[in-house]
Amino acid sequence: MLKKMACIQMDIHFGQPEKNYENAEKWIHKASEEKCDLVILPELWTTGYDLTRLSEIADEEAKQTFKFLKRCSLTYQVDIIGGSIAKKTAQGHYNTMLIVDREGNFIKEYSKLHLFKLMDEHLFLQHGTNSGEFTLYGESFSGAICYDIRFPEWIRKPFLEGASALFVSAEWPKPRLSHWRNLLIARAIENQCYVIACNRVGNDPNNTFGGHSLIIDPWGEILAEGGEDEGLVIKEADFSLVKEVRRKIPVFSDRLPEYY
Ligand SMILES: NC(=O)CCC(=O)C(=O)O
Repeated sequence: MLKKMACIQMDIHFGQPEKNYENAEKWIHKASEEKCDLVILPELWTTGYDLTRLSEIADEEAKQTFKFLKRCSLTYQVDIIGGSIAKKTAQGHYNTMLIVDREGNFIKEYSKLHLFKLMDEHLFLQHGTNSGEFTLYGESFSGAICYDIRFPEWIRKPFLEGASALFVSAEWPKPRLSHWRNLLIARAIENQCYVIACNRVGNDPNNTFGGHSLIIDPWGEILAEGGEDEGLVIKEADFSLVKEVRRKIPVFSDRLPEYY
């Protein structure tokens, strides 16, 4: 099965959701003109890291964003990994990924598990509790949000159950771009899966973000990579390659978990 993937490597207006909805829609439209099947948005794309103003700008129960994603998926006929957004709930604020299919169906919601202290997340956000696993095209996939990719033992779980792609939304700063690239390549090789990873570009008051969104195949080869400007990073993923790689090097059946 061949599916055309697009990372929407966009800039984010700090704390200005309406401008960000408008920009995201522009790029979703462009991806549909390029006949992409699926698009993925970056982390916290509606607000950026404007964490001190979350009570004002976070999306109440993610209602506005879900409505937006549903409308865009139907209008532009694409499946959308809706990056992550700041979600306001009675229990606090979460950094939450939303996924909808091209018929506007809600597929999955998961909240970032590992909060990144270097960007003050632990002061303003609650961590999630569920897995990033979801099903699309009859395939099992998983989502991860930025810092989550540094935890291979958590990322591994859905791949032990047969997942074939990891979708990552990020606001990864430029000074650690080599970590971004190396961690994502390692996650692809060790899990013998596609990695489709979308990072934002531009600046906020505290950081410059690195872009370099990546589409990596199950051999760990980079199929497409963005630069440091806004734009789409597009490539087809052939999910039959996952089975081929796992047949050649049967890492999953060679595991000896009784020793781990
Ligand atoms: N937004 C994030 O989670 C950033 C993670 C990061 O920069 C890292 O080095 O890890």
